Amino acid sequence: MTAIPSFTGDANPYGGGDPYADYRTADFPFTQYANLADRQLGAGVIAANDEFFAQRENLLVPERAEFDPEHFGHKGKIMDGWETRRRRGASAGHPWPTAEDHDWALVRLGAPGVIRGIVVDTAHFRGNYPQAVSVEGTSVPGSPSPEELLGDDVKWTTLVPRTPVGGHAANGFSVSVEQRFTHLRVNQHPDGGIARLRVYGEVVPDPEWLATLGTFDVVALENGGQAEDASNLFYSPATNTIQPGRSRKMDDGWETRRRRDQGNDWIRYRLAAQSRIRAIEIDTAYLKGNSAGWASVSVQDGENGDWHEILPRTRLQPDTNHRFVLPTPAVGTHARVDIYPDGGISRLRLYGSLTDQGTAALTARHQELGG
Ligand SMILES: NC(=O)NC(NC(N)=O)C(=O)[O-]
Repeated sequence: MTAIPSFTGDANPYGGGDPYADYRTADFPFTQYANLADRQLGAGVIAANDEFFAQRENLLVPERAEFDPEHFGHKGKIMDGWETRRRRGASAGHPWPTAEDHDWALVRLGAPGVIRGIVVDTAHFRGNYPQAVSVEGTSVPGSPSPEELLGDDVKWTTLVPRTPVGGHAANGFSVSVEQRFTHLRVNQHPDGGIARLRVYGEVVPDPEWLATLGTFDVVALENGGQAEDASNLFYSPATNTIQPGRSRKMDDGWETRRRRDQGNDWIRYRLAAQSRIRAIEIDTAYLKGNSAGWASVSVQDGENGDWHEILPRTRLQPDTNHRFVLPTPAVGTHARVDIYPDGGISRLRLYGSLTDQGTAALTARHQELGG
């Protein structure tokens, strides 16, 4: 497994200028996966034991944390993160918190899945970040309340053991627990502030839910689709094309750099499981002077299967949703969209159903992962 740099200790007090000038971060080997704690997927920080200085919901804000050195409120410095009060011991003789004292926040993942990496970002928490953090996961079906999640009957699995972290730093942790999780518990030991939380992993949908739906978008991130690879990600990620809902601005979609050759750009996807595709949507919303000029879609059945074109190279209009009904359903486990010559699309939808083989494979994986 790729060694990940760990950060510890204080950051220097803010001395003016760009607050990110001394920010500590690294390239993490798991960021090609989707963020399962993405609000766009429906994630939420549903409870915390304390949020005296700054609200828990800031953890999942998609934009990076900001810092205004002049911004103070009635309780102290306004911080862009989740920050708890300073803990005190029980007496003058022991004014310090105990080793067991810690603060916690409960996070509902937007889509249940297997977690490959977590980033606990302490941006701007220079002298008030947690001394250590730990992260646990559980799988509870339905929509449990915080009280239910805090019940003694809930089994929590350690994803990140209690580990010292650094201030004003992206503290990254690889996770290798082959289980499907629905909720996390993020612990600060003994107290402090965390700016952002990112939870990278693979969505593992509920096969019973998909079977009930019958026809659905088999490449959608929330249904277990995954953007595996792409020709270029210069302006925005390929995963954007399989996010829920329509894009609301240009960088909600996928946009490549301008090509200066005779080639074309593309994205390769893994579907929820082997599927039978009957209809396609390609949306170029908010891509106007840089919309893809043409697009084609192909499918592959099995990672070593041949590619078959199911939508021939077709002219696209800028800022338009295009719908195509396939003359005959197409079966595959992977799909690829080719755009010509470059530019972008905002969304790709592949409507169909799982084949019996696909349903069996997904059911087996769901069971293997403790679903
Ligand atoms: N300067 C501070 O940030 N102090 C306190 N935090 C806030 N947000 O005011 C603290 O206790 O860490």
